[in-house]
Amino acid sequence: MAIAWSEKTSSMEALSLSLSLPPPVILTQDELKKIAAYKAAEFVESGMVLGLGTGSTAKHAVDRIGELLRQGKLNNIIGIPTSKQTQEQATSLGIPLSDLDSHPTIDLAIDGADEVDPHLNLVKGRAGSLLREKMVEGACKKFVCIVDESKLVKHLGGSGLALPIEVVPFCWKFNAGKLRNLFQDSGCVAKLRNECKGRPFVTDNGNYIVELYLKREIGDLQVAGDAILRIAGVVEHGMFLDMATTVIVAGELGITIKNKQ
Ligand SMILES: O=C(CO)[C@H](O)[C@H](O)COP(=O)(O)O
Repeated sequence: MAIAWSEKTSSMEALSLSLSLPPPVILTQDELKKIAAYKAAEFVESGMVLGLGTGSTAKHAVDRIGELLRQGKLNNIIGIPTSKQTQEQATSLGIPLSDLDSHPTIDLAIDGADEVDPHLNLVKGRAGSLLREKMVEGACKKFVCIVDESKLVKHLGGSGLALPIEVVPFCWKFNAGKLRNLFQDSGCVAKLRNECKGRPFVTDNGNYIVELYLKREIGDLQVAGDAILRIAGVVEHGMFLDMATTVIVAGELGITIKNKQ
């Protein structure tokens, strides 16, 4: 459902833009991310246990939740962060935090994505937090994904960005080879994600990320995901299949809210 200008205006208010100004013609990608994040914060109610996502879009949502708590518009929130980075941000904002051990059921999680397909399947993990994100978002009653419209793809892998796979560091090249072989029909190239100067990127869990670049569409996503997870030493993959209950897309023409059928 495309939401018209009035809906977009209310998000603009949330961004504290003056209504007396004419609407800006072009919004930056970060402004669109912020609009989606602020809209998602409207789903938050006092007393909720909240999954707090990771990345530049989720960061806006966490900021907004912190602001609403400070203003007394929300209270009694418990946040479950999906990364050390989000944990630090939420702590600095005074959001009370806990974990899945103490709160195995989460009311609502809000997080970004790298790709969203027409069935609301996602690719996540460019910030490297896919394992904790999948654990937290897999434990929530409602998962609201927030994106700007550039993240919409016809099929997963369609943006040309890599599909991230978290692997144990032990013999990662061996596993990168296994992953490449699994997707050889899709023209797969497998590369280790580097932090800088050839130093591997290390996840919050002490693992590496192998990035799969696929030239052709993956057939059955569930079958592909299961095959990836059967490789010993693979910890998790970045496809979030059938997990998002709602996707909020902010674009130049307004906000679109897509709900799982
Ligand atoms: O999955 C993620 C982190 O692991 C992020 O949510 C995803 O990469 C989107 O990031 P951004 O909001 O910065 O575009």
